[in-house]
Amino acid sequence: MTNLAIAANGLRKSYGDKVVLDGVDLAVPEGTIFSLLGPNGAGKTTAVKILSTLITADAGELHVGGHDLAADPQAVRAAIGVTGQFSAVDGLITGEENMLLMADLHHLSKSEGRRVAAELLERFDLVEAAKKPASTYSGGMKRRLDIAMTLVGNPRIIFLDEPTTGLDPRSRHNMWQIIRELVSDGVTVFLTTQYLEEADELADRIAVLNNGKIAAQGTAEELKRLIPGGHVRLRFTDPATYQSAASALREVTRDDEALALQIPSGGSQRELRSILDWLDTAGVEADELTVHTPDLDDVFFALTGTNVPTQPNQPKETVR
Ligand SMILES: Nc1ncnc2c1ncn2[C@@H]1O[C@H](COP(=O)(O)OP(=O)(O)OP(=O)(O)O)[C@@H](O)[C@H]1O
Repeated sequence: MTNLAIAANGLRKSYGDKVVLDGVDLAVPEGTIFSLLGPNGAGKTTAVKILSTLITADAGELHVGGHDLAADPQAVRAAIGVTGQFSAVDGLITGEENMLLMADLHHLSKSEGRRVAAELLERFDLVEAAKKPASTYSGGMKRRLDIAMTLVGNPRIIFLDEPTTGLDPRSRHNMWQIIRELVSDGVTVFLTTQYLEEADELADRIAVLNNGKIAAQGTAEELKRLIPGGHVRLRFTDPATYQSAASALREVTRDDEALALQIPSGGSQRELRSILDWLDTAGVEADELTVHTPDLDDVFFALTGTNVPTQPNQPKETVR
C-alpha cells in the first residue's frame, strides 16, 4: 500500500456559527501533487492552516507525515514547509539575508547555512538579485524566494496556498516548473488554487471543495467524466432559419432564446465530419459553429455553480 503523506478523516472547523469545513476526508499519497480547488471563501486556506498546525480543527482524525496532528504537532512541523498567500519574505532585507535568517531558524551552522542559501538562490534564479532588498523584487521573484526559504528546512511535504495568484502567465509557468521539480525529488505537494487550469496541469488528484464539503475528488480526467460530454453548437441569426433547422435536426437540444442548437459530440475529427455531412444533407447552414469539449471549468460550474477566473489566453471554444 502507498504511504499517505496527508490523511484527514472527518475534518471539521467552524468560526462561531459559520461552518467552514463540514466533515472533509482527504488522502494524499507520498510524492504526489494534490490540489484543493474551490471558489473564494470555500475553506481552502483554513484546511491548509489546520494541516500545517497553525490552527486546530474542531474534529477529525488528521495525520501528516505519519504523525498524529493532535498528539504530535511538533513532529508535523518538522516534516512540512508552508508557503502562504501572505509571504514570509521580509522586504527590508536582501534575498540572501532572508535565506540566511531561515537557515538560522533551522539551526544550521554558519557555513552550512551559507552553502544551502547559495544553492537555493542559484536553483531559483535569484543569484543576481540576492544582494538587493526583497522589497524591490517582482511578484514572481518574491514567490520564488518564498519557496526557496521554505526549502531551507528540507521538508518532505509542502503546502502551497494559491502559489500563482496574481502572477503573470510567464511567472505562473515558471512556478509550475518549480513545483514539478519538487515532486520529482520525492516531495509531496498540497496545493490550493482557484485556477482550474493549474490543477489540471499539475495535480495527480484534485478535490473540489464547496460549502465546506468535498463535492468531488479524483484525477482531472475522472472529474471531467463526471459531467455530460462535449457538443457542437450551431448559432443562427435568422429566427426562420433557426426554426427550420430545429425541425430538420430533431434530436438536438434547442436554445430558442439564443437561436442555438446543440448536438452532442466528443469533438473528434470523424464525429465532426459526420455532423457536417448530416447538416449538409439536411440543408442546414448555421451562422456560427463552435466545438465545445468539457474541461474542468464545466466540472467546477456543474459542481459548485460558480464561475472562476480562467486564463485569458485559453480559449475553450474554436469558432469557425
Ligand atoms: N479567523 C476567522 N474568523 C472568522 N471567520 C473566518 C476566519 N478565517 C476564515 N474565516 C471564514 O471562513 C471561510 C473560509 O475561509 P478561507 O480563507 O479558508 O477560504 P479560502 O477557500 O481559502 O478562500 P480564498 O480563496 O478567498 O482564500 C470564509 O467565509 C472566511 O470568511
